[in-house]
Amino acid sequence: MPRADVKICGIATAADYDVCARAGARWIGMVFFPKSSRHLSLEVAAALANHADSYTGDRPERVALTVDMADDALDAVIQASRPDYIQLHGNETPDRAKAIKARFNVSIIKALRIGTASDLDVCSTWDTIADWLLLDAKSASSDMPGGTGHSFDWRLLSSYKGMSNWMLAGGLKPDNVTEAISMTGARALDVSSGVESALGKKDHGLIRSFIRAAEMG
Ligand SMILES: O=C(O)c1ccccc1N[C@@H]1O[C@H](COP(=O)(O)O)[C@@H](O)[C@H]1O
Repeated sequence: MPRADVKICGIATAADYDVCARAGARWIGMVFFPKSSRHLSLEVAAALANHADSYTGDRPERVALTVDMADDALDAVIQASRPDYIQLHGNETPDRAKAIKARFNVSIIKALRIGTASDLDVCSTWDTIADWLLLDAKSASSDMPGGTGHSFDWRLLSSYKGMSNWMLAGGLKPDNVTEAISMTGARALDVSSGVESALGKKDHGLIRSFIRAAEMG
């Protein structure tokens, strides 16, 4: 079984970054959403970006996670965190994503919430706009559109033939990585709660175990 690449979302400290980089994460995510316990201030984000830039050689790409963010706030987030990708985790439309891409010259990860097979129908409309799709569970909370540790029915993806760049998210943890890959064929995985010891606190042992499991497939 080939390996899956990993995005560790919601890092908060330089030590979190170091563990992700050394364990081989392909992406790290910084959350800019004040209702989340993983929300970063611009100051912390800038310090993390400087820390990341001090690495030479291979290092994870940076993702700034936002939810229906307006241009002024996006501008500040991009200046502070200097991301490779903006993750759009709200109700952004394809036109909004196109405008963000054009204005800020960043790649786009678009999160789509999957509850039933018909939720996958919209994927094709993103084919030429999103660099990656992120297929996440539908959140039961109106306050938190993601990062709640809930998964969706992975059987919905068994015959998914959408764009080639997509990652699976929602309720992943070291113990279910192998099953998730074999049921869905995902070549990329995104995780937050499943590698935490408490809300917003990344567990370095769980990060290593998650990435190791993804490498084994
Ligand atoms: O992580 C957050 O706090 C968050 C806030 C708002 C929108 C999305 C968020 N996280 C994303 O959701 C996936 C799945 O999370 P989990 O593994 O089920 O906890 C996460 O990887 C982020 O991309």
